[in-house]
Amino acid sequence: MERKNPGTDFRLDWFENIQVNTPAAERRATSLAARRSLKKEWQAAWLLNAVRCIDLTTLSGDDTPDRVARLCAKARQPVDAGQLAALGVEHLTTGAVCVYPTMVAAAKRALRGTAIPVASVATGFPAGLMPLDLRLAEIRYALDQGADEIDIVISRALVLRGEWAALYDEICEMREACGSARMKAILATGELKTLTNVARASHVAMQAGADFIKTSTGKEPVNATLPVSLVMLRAIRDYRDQTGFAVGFKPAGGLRTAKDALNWQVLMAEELGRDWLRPDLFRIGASSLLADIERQISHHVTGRYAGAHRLAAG
Ligand SMILES: O=C[C@H](O)COP(=O)(O)O
Repeated sequence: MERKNPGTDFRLDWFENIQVNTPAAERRATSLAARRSLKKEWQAAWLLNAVRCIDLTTLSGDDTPDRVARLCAKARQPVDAGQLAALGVEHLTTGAVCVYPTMVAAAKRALRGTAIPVASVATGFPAGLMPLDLRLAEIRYALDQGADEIDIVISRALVLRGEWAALYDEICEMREACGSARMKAILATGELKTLTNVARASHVAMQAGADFIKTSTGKEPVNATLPVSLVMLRAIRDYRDQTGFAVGFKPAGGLRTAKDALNWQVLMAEELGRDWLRPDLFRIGASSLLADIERQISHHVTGRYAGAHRLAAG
């Protein structure tokens, strides 16, 4: 995967005056969900688009190579071939598979012969509370195992203390360690206290060269929300205006329903435009979302809901 964002010098002046109006962001997010009126016939197409943007994820303490292999089989064929054909689509895979570093080799094996990238979390996921040299070594280990993309976690303490230059330097080192691999920076927004911090951390990560900014690890008490996503998308828009570079967005954690997949895509389309709704600029990090999307697609095609046993686990 080629890099898309070369980053910039550290530019505090580009974000130090940002103050997010939280009630306004919340109102905007609420009105979005309420105003959504996607025509039924378009919903299946939007759901298929969500599937091609999913980073199909397993990040559990009891992960095994066998579980990862099953996940990869699902990534290769996320939707029943007959139903896909009924919708006029020949071939569909998820955007990537996302695993722990020690599972990368198993994922690469299981995805051989496909173009599906393997993303690895790294840098002491989920908390990031490890010495920097070990966090960087973990990136190199994951790449050595064959990872195509690296999902790093940022140091929340640097955000909470407002140490923006130190945060920038740290992410630059991670960017360097990632080499040509796509780097997604997880902000862990549920631990950043304010939306203003979310906006500023988004800018720092992009200036340091993140190719994607990602909301959450899935392990924080609060993970992806629409208001947080709105703030991150506006930061992406500002950065595009400031530099001309398009940075991707990855909401992750707690997205479980087809309705979530639609809501986030509508938000993307309204804030950044439909051009952003493709796997090199939009990913959804999710472990169980696919099951509900399959259910809704099946309903769209057959007119009824399939029994749970007919839908493979994600
Ligand atoms: O990056 C992906 C998240 O860890 C997945 O979270 P989830 O299990 O809530 O879908």
